[in-house]
Amino acid sequence: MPVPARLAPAKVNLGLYVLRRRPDGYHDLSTVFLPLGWADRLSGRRADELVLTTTDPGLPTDGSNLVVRAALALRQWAGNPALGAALHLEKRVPYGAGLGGGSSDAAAALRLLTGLWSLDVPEADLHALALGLGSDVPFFLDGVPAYGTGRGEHLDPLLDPDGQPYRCPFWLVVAVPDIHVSTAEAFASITPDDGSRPDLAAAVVSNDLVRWRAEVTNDFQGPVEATHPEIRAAREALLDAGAGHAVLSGTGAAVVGVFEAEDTAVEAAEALPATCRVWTELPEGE
Ligand SMILES: C[C@@](CO)(OP(=O)(O)O)[C@H](O)COP(=O)(O)OP(=O)(O)OC[C@H]1O[C@@H](n2ccc(N)nc2=O)[C@H](O)[C@@H]1O
Ligand SMILES: Nc1ncnc2c1ncn2[C@@H]1O[C@H](COP(=O)(O)OP(=O)(O)O)[C@@H](O)[C@H]1O
Repeated sequence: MPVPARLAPAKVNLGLYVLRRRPDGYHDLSTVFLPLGWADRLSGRRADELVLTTTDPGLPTDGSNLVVRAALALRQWAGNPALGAALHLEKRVPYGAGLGGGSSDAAAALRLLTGLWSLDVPEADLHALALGLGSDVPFFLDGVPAYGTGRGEHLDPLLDPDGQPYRCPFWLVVAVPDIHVSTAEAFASITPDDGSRPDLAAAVVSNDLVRWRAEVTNDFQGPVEATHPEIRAAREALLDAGAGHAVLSGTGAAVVGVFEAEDTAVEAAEALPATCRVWTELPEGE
């Protein structure tokens, strides 16, 4: 039975605090995940073997690709090594950029193959499989705005003060300088801060840009920009062009500029250095 292709959206982190290093080597975080309309697309059909093709010649298609890793993990869960699929990934989101594209592909593969292989996987098992693939992967199983803690896998839907799912009212311009930041190295380069940190979820849903500037911050931004001045330049270009706020996403190199007006956002996107990939996210409903 054919299953529909799945979009694998990117995310930005609206704020990211690194609270403490854990005995297992990971760090406890506090972050707000916001899905974007910028997305990869994963399609697939049943086949005798497990094969991945992709539009991006720079990406491996072997067991190091998160799509293949997801498929192998699900096949192992099912206990049926005969399960096969021909998968095709249209890669559109820059990777290794703090946008979680690879993690999102992995979550899309878990969902797509659950359908394709007609597996009845409890959500808790799917969540555990996702976390086994990466700290960011559980968020992408549902991909709705969420407040993340733990490694990022404890997820609470982000709700506005009326208890409704949060809708970001701003224009977001995402600038991705052509630089790769290693996630593991970025974690190794910072000192966690477990002190009294602001309530990030409350800060975001306030939609108060004064508060966003003070509280919707990213602990990686200082150290990462010190090593990569091109990232600071992109963020400052967004601010110079009129962003009410601009902040690093994840461990970078993507930065997100927050705009109250469409024309300022469009002009800012056009003014970014030609070396940046750029995405403009409309407020929901626009
Ligand atoms: C920092 C974040 C924020 O959303 O995003 P990116 O910048 O990668 O997009 C994520 O926590 C990244 O998640 P993900 O990319 O899935 O990381 P993983 O594969 O689980 O871990 C890669 C490495 O990062 C470090 N790591 C990751 C997550 C975490 N909570 N603590 C850590 O210390 C560990 O050194 C780990 O070996
Ligand atoms: N399907 C995939 N798409 C993108 N990257 C992948 C994929 N599979 C494995 N990777 C590897 O995972 C790394 C992290 O990718 P990604 O999740 O997009 O970035 P980030 O963790 O910075 O948000 C990439 O640098 C790449 O080496």
